[in-house]
Formats: sequence, structure tokens, C-alpha cells
Amino acid sequence: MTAIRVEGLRKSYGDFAAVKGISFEVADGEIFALLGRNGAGKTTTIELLAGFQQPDGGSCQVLGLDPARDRAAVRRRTGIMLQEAGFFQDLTVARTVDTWCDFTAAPRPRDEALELAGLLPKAGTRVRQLSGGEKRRLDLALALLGRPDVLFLDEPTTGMDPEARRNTWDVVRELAGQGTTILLTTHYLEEAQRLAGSMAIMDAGEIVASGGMAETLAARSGRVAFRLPPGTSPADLPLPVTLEGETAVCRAADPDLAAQTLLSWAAERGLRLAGLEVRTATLEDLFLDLSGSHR
Ligand SMILES: Nc1ncnc2c1ncn2[C@@H]1O[C@H](COP(=O)(O)OP(=O)(O)OP(=O)(O)O)[C@@H](O)[C@H]1O
Repeated sequence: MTAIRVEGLRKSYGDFAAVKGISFEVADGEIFALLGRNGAGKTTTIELLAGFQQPDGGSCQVLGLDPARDRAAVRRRTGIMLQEAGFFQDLTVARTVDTWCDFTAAPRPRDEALELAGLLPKAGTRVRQLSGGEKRRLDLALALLGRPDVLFLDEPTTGMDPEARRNTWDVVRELAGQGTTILLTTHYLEEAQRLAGSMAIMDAGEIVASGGMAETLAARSGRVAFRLPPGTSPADLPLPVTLEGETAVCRAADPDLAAQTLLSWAAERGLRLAGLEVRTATLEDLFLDLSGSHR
């Protein structure tokens, strides 16, 4: 089943087109990463999917419903974590969640939501005394409260320390394992690569790449990098390389095989390939390549 379907979706603010006819689908229980530089149109897309804004054209469906028309029904079955939450600064964490519970049908028990978000030890703390990362965790607890079928997370781990970030990844994976569909944005590409089964990269309101994470990355070349041995030049090597400062970089569909070829060549000549690094394509490689070519 398709949990989220977006077709030719458009949204402008005055003369400025923020989302220019994008299309993508997210399957039930999938973790989908919507990526792109600042201002690419990610938050606008989430707001359209959550029914906070009306599209100017195209369509979107969440759980088979039109968020603009069936806003209440969509809100009941979705959870959302936006970048800026408006909390009452003087309430404690526990009271904030309790207040939210009053507006949520069949909420999780408060402590369960806080535990999931890693915020139970701060239940008695006032919101104004929370750190930036802790406020994000409170946002997460509130987004999870209604046991949503679809969860929109806009930069959920911004400001979190590495441990909190990993805990959040675990929660996201656990929820997806239980069937929750998750659409998240993040500027941490490693996070997207680890978490998401599929993704779309937006640039200036358009989708410039999309697909399954593993398939998309497998289709791109990997990289072998090393310092050029003294007395050799790129022309001496058995494979084409480019120079990045002192470092020779060889791009290859199979970087392990390329590394073996280069190492055999070096061994036959008694040379060392100092600083050798072999890696398959990362999402960051793809992202940086695309960012350059679409401006
Ligand atoms: N209410 C608004 N009025 C006018 N322009 C807006 C409005 N909201 C967003 N924009 C513009 O639309 C563009 C897309 O914004 P959006 O917030 O969707 O980007 P984003 O990809 O989420 O960026 P970021 O990664 O910085 O959060 C930006 O150029 C932004 O300035």
C-alpha cells in the first residue's frame, strides 16, 4: 500500500514558486528522506502533506485522504514534528504532554511517550530550562503521542548530541518496524543514508534525484584515494585518476577491485599507497554532485 502519494504538487508564495510540480510515493511502513539545501522546499512539502497549507496545483494523498480537504481525518492519523515548536515555556515537560493528551484521541500514556523520546528524566523540568536537543525530544514525544500511522519529522535531530541522535534513530526504526510510515528531512546525510529506505533530493522546488537508497547509491561510482607515491605521476598508474592536491582519486563502479589493481601495481614496483581509502558512493557524494549541477 502507498501511504503518501504526491503528484505534480505546486506551491508559490506570491510570485515565488517554492514547490514546482514534484511527484513521489512513500510505501506503508517505509522511512523516506526528503533532502535538499536550505530553501529547497522540504518544509513547504511537509506542510502541504499535513494540510497546513493548500497547494496551488497537483495533488497529494496521505493514507488515501486529501490533507487539504480531509484535514481533521489526516491530523488524527498523523504526527508532526516541525522545526519550530510553540511550547508554553513555564509548563513542565510532563504538563506539556498532559495538555497535548487532552487534544489527542487514544494517546499513549505520557511516560511511554517521554520514555520513547528519551525525556523521562526531565519530566519535572520546565520547558524554558530544556536544552535545544531536549526541546527536540519533547517535540518528538508529542509527535508520537497519538500513535500515528504517518509521522512527519522536519529535521528531528538538529541540536541533538550524538547519543540522543542515535536514540532517535532507534525510535524511528522501531516505529517503522511497527508499520508507521515516516517522512523525514535532515541535513545530516549520513543520518538519511543509515535510516531511510528511499529518498528524494529537492533543489529549488524540484526533485533532482529520487529512488531506493541502496539502489541509487549502488548505481554510482565509489572512490579509491591515496597519496601519489614519490617519483610517480598519474600517467604511470594502471587506472585513470584525478589529483585533489597531493591525493590521487580513482572513481570506479567496483572500488574494491580498483584498489586491488592499484595495490598490485604498487607492490610490483616496491611502492606504498600511503593513506589508502576505499569507499562505495555515499549520499553526500550524490548530494554534492547534484547541488553543483542544478543552479
Ligand atoms: N510563508 C512564506 N512566505 C514566503 N516565502 C516562503 C514562506 N515559507 C517559505 N518560503 C520560501 O520558500 C522556500 C522554501 O522554503 P522551505 O521552508 O520549504 O525550505 P526547506 O527546504 O525546508 O529549507 P530548510 O532546509 O532551510 O528548512 C524558501 O526560499 C523560503 O524562503
